[in-house]
Amino acid sequence: MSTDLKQAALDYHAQPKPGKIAIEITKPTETQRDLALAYTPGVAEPVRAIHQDPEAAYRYTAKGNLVAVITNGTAVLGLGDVGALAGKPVMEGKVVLFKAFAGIDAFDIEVDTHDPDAFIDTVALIAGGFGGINLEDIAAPHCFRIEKTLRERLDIPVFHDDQHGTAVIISAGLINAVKLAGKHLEDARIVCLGAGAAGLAAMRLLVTLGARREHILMVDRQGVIRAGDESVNEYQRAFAANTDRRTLADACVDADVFVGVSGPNLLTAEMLASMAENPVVFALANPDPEIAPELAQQTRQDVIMATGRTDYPNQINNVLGFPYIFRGALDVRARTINDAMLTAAVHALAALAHEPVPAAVLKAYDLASLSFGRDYFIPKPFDPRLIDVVPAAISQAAIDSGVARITQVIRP
Ligand SMILES: NC(=O)C1=CN([C@@H]2O[C@H](COP(=O)(O)OP(=O)(O)OC[C@H]3O[C@@H](n4cnc5c(N)ncnc54)[C@H](OP(=O)(O)O)[C@@H]3O)[C@@H](O)[C@H]2O)C=CC1
Ligand SMILES: CC(=O)C(=O)O
Ligand SMILES: [Mg+2]
Repeated sequence: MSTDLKQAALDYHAQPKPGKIAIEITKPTETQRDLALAYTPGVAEPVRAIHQDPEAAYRYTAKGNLVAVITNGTAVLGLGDVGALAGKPVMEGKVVLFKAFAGIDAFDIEVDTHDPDAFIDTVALIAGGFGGINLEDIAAPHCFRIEKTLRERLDIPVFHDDQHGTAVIISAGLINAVKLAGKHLEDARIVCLGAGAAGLAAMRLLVTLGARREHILMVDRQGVIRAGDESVNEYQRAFAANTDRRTLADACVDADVFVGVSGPNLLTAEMLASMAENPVVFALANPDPEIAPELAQQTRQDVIMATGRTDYPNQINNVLGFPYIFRGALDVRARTINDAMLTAAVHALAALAHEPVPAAVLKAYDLASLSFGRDYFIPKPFDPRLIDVVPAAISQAAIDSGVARITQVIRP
């Protein structure tokens, strides 16, 4: 990142008010009567209604359109365990995106603990006031137990964005990128660098979409995750491969796809050079990808490339997922976000990239034209059609799979 952009980012966060969010009041608060309604004595009436019937909270409070963005700061972007407070700018950023792209109100909550049980209890105890819980930037492997336990304890959607949001966008992008490469997902040999939250969830979803588990090599700091390897954790075991390839360099030879959800500058030019023709490279570590797009292009003219960043073509980033997935879930008061809903989002996003691009997108990105191809195989975050297409697919999948509380969309 240039020094200019770094300073601009600090100024953006500091001026004119510190931070990126504030609270908005939705009711009149001008007169004695307004106060008597908003506060005591009037407020006692919705209290009594909710005491009698907790579902009334959707009618009388902000719950139905309110999401908690919760972190412990252990895997903030690709910056690692920077702590709960240092994660706050990212959490405020997610709150901004919930509101800007999907009209969802969100609070950021930073829970300062490394103890997964303390974290789970904290979230479970505050969850009732929210319509959904978006877990963010919680490192593997704790993130898996945290999400599973909270899903069992709560009757609102609990969604670890780095797992499932990322998995949805990777899958949508890969369906299209593999086609552009003239290949099929079922045949593609996939290397995934980073066997944590994003990597494991993405590979699991890709397998449900047709990728072959035996074609996937997962790689972490120890190298290729191999059957019989003692250091493999229970979540990685399903992807432990029977192979004599040991290093990332070994894994990349003749691979069709590289998915990086690890850290900066880990894929070398030599590794990329050893991949099969039309290599698909999703270098998704933030803010610095596994290989710089400039180096990738210099190395291979046939590379089909995406990053997680806004300033390059093909942004594979969960910003395309969580606002719309929650919108669709909240609209039908879904109890959870299940695989059917994730799959619906994948197909909606992949299909949208084939449609003509609206003028609003060209304007936002200062482009004269854009159409499906190597430089555009995933919709842009500023695409105004996303809010129509993705939530509708999610709501319908929630209704069809029986997890919606209401079967007619009510947008709070
Ligand atoms: N574009 C997008 O939308 C998204 C991008 N990401 C990016 O993906 C990365 C991982 O995020 P997440 O899965 O949530 O984090 P996790 O901490 O859950 O997982 C990170 C994984 O990457 C591995 N890893 C880290 N550094 C290296 C390295 N030098 N060599 C090999 N493996 C390494 C870790 O291994 P170990 O446990 O041994 O450290 C771990 O398995 C981040 O950079 C993040 O920004 C994440 C979500 C969304
Ligand atoms: C985009 C995102 O959620 C991450 O990099 O962690
Ligand atoms: Mg994240």
